[in-house]
Amino acid sequence: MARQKPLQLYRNIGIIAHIDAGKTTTTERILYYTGRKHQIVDVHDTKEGKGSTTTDYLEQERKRGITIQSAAVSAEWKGHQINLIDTPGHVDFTIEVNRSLRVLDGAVVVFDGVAGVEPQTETNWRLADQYNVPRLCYVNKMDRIGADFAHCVQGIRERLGADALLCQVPLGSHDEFVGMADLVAGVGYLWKGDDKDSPWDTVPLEEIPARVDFSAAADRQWVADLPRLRVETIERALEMDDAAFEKLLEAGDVEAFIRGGDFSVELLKRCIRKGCVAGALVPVLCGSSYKNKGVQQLLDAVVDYLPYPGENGGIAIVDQDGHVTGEQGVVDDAPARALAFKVINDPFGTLTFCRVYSGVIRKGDTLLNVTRNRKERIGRIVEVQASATREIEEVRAGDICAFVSLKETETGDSLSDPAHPALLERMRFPEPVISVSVEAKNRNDVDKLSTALYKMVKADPSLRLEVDKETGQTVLKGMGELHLEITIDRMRTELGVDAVMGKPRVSFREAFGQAVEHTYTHKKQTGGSGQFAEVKMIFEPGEPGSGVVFSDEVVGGRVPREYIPAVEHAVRTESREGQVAGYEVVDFRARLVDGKYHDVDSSALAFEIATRACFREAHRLSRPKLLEPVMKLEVVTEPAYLGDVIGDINRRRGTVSDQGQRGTQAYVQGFVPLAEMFGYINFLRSATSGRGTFTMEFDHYQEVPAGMVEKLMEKEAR
Ligand SMILES: Nc1nc2c(ncn2[C@@H]2O[C@H](COP(=O)(O)OP(=O)(O)OP(=O)(O)O)[C@@H](O)[C@H]2O)c(=O)[nH]1
Repeated sequence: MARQKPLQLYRNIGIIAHIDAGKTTTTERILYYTGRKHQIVDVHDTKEGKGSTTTDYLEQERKRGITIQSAAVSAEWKGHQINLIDTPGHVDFTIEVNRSLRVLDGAVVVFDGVAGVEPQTETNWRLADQYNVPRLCYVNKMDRIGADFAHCVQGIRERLGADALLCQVPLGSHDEFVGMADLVAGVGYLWKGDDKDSPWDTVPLEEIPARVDFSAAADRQWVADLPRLRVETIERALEMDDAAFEKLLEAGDVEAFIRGGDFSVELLKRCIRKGCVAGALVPVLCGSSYKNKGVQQLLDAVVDYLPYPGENGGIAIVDQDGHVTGEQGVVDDAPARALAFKVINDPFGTLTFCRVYSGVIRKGDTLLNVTRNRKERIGRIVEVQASATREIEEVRAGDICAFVSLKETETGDSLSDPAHPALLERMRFPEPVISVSVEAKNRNDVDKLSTALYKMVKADPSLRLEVDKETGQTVLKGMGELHLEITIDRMRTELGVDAVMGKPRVSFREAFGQAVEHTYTHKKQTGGSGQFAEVKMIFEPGEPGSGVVFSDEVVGGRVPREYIPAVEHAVRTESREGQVAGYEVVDFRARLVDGKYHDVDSSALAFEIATRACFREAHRLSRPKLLEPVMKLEVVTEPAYLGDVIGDINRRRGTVSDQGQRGTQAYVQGFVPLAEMFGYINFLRSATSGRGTFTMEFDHYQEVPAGMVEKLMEKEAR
């Protein structure tokens, strides 16, 4: 079957926000205005047994609709299909945002008009930069007391470094927030009420001063500035298109250009779209989702300015080492290729959410999971929708869908037509920085626990599962205390397995302190045949994030080629346990420069043993370092408590990088070692009479100061 709706009419977007900025409210309003709302209510009604005339089977399908909705929903707006992919706000889930961004074509960044740019918005903004995702900024909550559009726009420009293009300006704020000026269309919208279906008057820009009157001087100033702001917006937008800009230059200025007849709102929109898709500028909108103002205009902007699938390029094709080898565009007429970006377990099986980049995938097809080199048969395919699940026969380039009960595929994996395999660039996942031991609450649940943990890890690539060699305990690693707690909680609610966690521990690392050249000879004579191998190696510390790099620099066959893989393998496995305290050794270069062998007694095993010993001794000789994760912290509190909070950061071996005032609240930002941050919430509550809040996320690894190593290790052992 051919494509029914042209690709140009699709938008795969995410809503990005700091917690409480209003993502949920905005999404709900979007679903309401796109006509999906009553269907969601249907789902809840049936869940509670009201008015259900469906069979059990359908009942289950409806419940599954709710699961799907937690990952993505689709809505129709003016003939366009908008797929909204979920991106949670909490810092411990940067990973979720990360994996969604990989498959998004555009994003709406929601700001709280009072708080302005908040830390998580900043983090997610940088991620969106990494993935080149075009964005719109929506300044929400303009009806709140203290809402300050200017402050928010300034934050977008200065803290996020974005070229913010004012497309809308609020008319009034707080309880006088009555409408907005649309600088693109050159009109104002004045709402007649706060209800969802309240109509509005559309008036020419020039009439606005006569229609509104505000008590706040700042609000009056915005109205007075409207003509100037519109000119600025038009000028900046036309710069995005050479032909349009030339015409503007010919005309002399914006007013003459408009009078001259070459100007149209459509032309302006095309220029803004061009700039937005290229990431050169970011349109700024405003509204109050809660008071039902601005959401329809936001939807218009999504359609007008954010790219359709493939408009902004496709996805990189990489080799096994992650080096880019090509690009996969979004095309129908090509071998099938898709990327899995989310896996959810629900009581009816596994749902694997995929973004299709090229070709068509049909029910019953067999694809290759290129990441794992395993065949995967496509059973049922479900469409992402806000209402009950709808099975579909096929999905095509640009689509987002869920495959039911895939066996092999994990988040980040590539699926391809087996005849044309390609590895699509996966998301970059941060390394876990914290670990806890996990045990089944009930002794009979031991087996169930390991299956459940396996499922959780499969669905969330920022989790790791390990077995502690010394204690034999199962260890779960993640991004933060909350991340691990929520994982354990989800295991209970989603998979029915109760588990208890041990004390959280920091994931330390180790590094070479300096370059070392070292030779090790392994020689053993036991009766008949012996073992012999000698390696001479140079170990050098590398840049943070450079990983383990091995190079074979042996000349003249002094170590036969067939033994080189054994040497590399030994370096990699031995580096999992360093000589300071048994933590993974990271970021170094291992150069095999010379060696000796024996015709009869040498073997891969002998070289492996020699290399392992060489590594251990060299690491010890290099004055090895212990590295600890350092977190970026932001605390927001009433100004009276700021001094105590800063004093405490210093006591925790932290440093303050910035402090200041936002509205009535004071904030401080800094860096603090994770090892000092357990239970921070309790400190903050008592120090600020329960009024302070904080966000924290991993920033970098840093050497533990010499005097602290033993102290920390003692603390760990307890
Ligand atoms: N005054 C006002 N309140 C709003 C507005 N939008 C959302 N809120 C309120 O702000 C709070 C947080 O809104 P949510 O929509 O749940 O925010 P969220 O970003 O989804 O929050 P998380 O799900 O926790 O990340 C709720 O109490 C909302 O009612 C708005 O436009 N004006």
